[in-house]
Amino acid sequence: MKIAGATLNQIPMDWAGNAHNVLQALHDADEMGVELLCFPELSICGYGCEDVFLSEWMWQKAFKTLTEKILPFAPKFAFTAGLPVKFEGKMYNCVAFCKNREIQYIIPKQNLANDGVHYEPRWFTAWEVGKKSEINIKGTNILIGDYVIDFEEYKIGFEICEDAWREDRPANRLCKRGVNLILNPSASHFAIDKSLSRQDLVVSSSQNYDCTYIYANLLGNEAGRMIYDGELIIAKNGELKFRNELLSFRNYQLGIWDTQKEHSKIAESFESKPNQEFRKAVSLALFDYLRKSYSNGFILSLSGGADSSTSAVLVAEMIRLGIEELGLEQFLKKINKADWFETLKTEQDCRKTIANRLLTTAYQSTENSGYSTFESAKKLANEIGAIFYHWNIDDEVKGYTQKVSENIGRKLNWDQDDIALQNIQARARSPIIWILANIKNALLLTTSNRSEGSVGYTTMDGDTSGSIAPIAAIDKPFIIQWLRWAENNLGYKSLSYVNSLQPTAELRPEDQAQSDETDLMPYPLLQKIEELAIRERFSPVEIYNELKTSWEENQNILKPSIHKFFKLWSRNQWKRERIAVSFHLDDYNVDPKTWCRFPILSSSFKEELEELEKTE
Ligand SMILES: Nc1ncnc2c1ncn2[C@@H]1O[C@H](COP(=O)(O)OP(=O)(O)OC[C@H]2O[C@@H]([n+]3cccc(C(=O)O)c3)[C@H](O)[C@@H]2O)[C@@H](O)[C@H]1O
Ligand SMILES: Nc1ncnc2c1ncn2[C@@H]1O[C@H](COP(=O)(O)OP(=O)(O)OP(=O)(O)O)[C@@H](O)[C@H]1O
Ligand SMILES: NC(=O)CC[C@H](N)C(=O)O
Repeated sequence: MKIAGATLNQIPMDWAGNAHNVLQALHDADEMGVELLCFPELSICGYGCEDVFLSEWMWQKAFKTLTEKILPFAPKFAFTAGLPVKFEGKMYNCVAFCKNREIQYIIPKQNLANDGVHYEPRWFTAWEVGKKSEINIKGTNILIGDYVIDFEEYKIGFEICEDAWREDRPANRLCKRGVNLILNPSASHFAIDKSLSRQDLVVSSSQNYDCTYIYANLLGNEAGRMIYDGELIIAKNGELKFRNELLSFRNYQLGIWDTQKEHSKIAESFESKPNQEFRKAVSLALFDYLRKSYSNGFILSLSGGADSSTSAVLVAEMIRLGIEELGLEQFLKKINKADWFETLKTEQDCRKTIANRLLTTAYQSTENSGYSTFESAKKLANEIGAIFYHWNIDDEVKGYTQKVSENIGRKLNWDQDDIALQNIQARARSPIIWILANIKNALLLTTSNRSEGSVGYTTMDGDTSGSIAPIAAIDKPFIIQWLRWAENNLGYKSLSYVNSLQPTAELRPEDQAQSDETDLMPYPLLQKIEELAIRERFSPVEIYNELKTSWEENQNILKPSIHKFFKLWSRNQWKRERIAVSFHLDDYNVDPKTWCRFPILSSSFKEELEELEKTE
């Protein structure tokens, strides 16, 4: 028998599009003789519907989509699809088990995801273990609850995503009820290196519960922030039987395993490659964001420094990976540019032409900009094929500062007005670059990274200004090493320029030799403190105790750096509240709309920092 999982790239409440993807996957599976197929969690409506889950009409629409738009046109074999269902006044996150074009069972989730980026209890109620009932929806009675399902030689049980990540999980009980096949429809967000833990979970579950385990995750940037890897994993009795290529640019993928071919080749295990994962995940996230927002491309203020160069390379990689996987015609169709195909199809390598149409960059110099950053920006834009403009913004900066000087009765100067004079340069770059975004109806990329976000080392409405922030969830040390890797492994020779530069805002006069690390602290230390403070939730003293041995030679900067981090972290929560839409990439991030909430006004760790000062 052929059993399968399918991954889907859905859009919240795109009823027709989502149903279309489901039906296409079902028909492909039918052609290949599949008899049972598991789709991901909440696959009919999308996982990221947010507070729309609270609306009465929404779950009914999802039900209607399944019963009227999918089932009448579906093959007759068994499949499972995810949707919300309201029962006895409460909303449940459910899976519908369908066969012969009918819903035979509805199985609700027992453990809701409520950590990190997940907020499920806001919308759903957890189903009581063992509760079995019946629901009448539009005149049809359907079994709802903690059922196991007889299917051919299998007894099927369900774990819906988070269900499997808990110690007290359904599988503990399902195996005692004779279940030998567990289906896991998931919406498990991407984080670098996380796929290995999913594989371990599936393989060890199949061993511990003496069963076949099918895991199907959502795919792509579904709703803006979260990216799904699109895993399809099948394991039996501790052996990995199938796993697919992750982070696909397709609308759906199938993962099929023939149970008769017991001893067929065991699937390749997942190998952790953080640089590749980062490259693929952000490229896919940009691709989905571009096409789902019907935008015409990206605009980027390209300084030649690490952050904006990374953003430019990621757009180029989006084009490369998209064409490699989909082919030119499909790639263009998916980004709503099918009309480009006729002229591009004869080009030997049309990637540069596409980059020229999709990515517009501008170097916006001031009197404090260096020639090396200009060279770095220009060379990279040329290598990628992006449009590259260069203009000087000193007139705009002078216009603003002169007006203020005339009114306050003194000239602004670096001794008294350092922050104001820095920020006006960053801010003067924003209105002009937005003109390009508006002319083209394109997305303005903002280049903040997580290290800058933590300490607010960025000018509000200056370099923070933009539509999306593709690298806001990753730290600066990662970016610096990634660019070196990209130079050597992705063939961007021009990155040798940026890879020889020291990170600098270039906002102060050259003789002040500004660098990020002298303004802040060494980036590796900032990263370590951030990890302990934010991910591990340590206090200032706990961080000091943790680091004082490993940072022994830097004792003189350790305490002041911890102090500085907590002060800047607290003062700049309001900036993080206003960060452009960003993708979740690492196992934690500082975006208050996904992973990390913190008060906008607080004591700024006053007593905790006093304690730090007293600590030996
Ligand atoms: N709690 C609160 N809620 C709401 N607003 C609050 C606030 N506290 C201060 N503010 C406001 O924030 C303002 C200060 O914020 P802001 O104007 O952004 O400026 P600020 O954070 O003081 O300075 C920007 C820093 O970022 C650095 N920077 C800027 C640009 C680029 C780069 C680079 O790496 O390339 C680095 C620059 O060197 C400087 O150290 C205050 O004037 C006040 O209006
Ligand atoms: N001369 C410039 N021309 C165009 N954009 C600039 C210029 N200087 C700064 N910017 C914009 O401001 C952003 C913030 O600057 P920041 O210094 O943090 O990043 P970076 O220059 O890309 O990298 P690095 O910090 O490693 O120098 C840049 O990424 C870029 O978008
Ligand atoms: N949708 C879910 O239940 C996801 C939760 C789970 N902890 C994961 O990250 O995969």
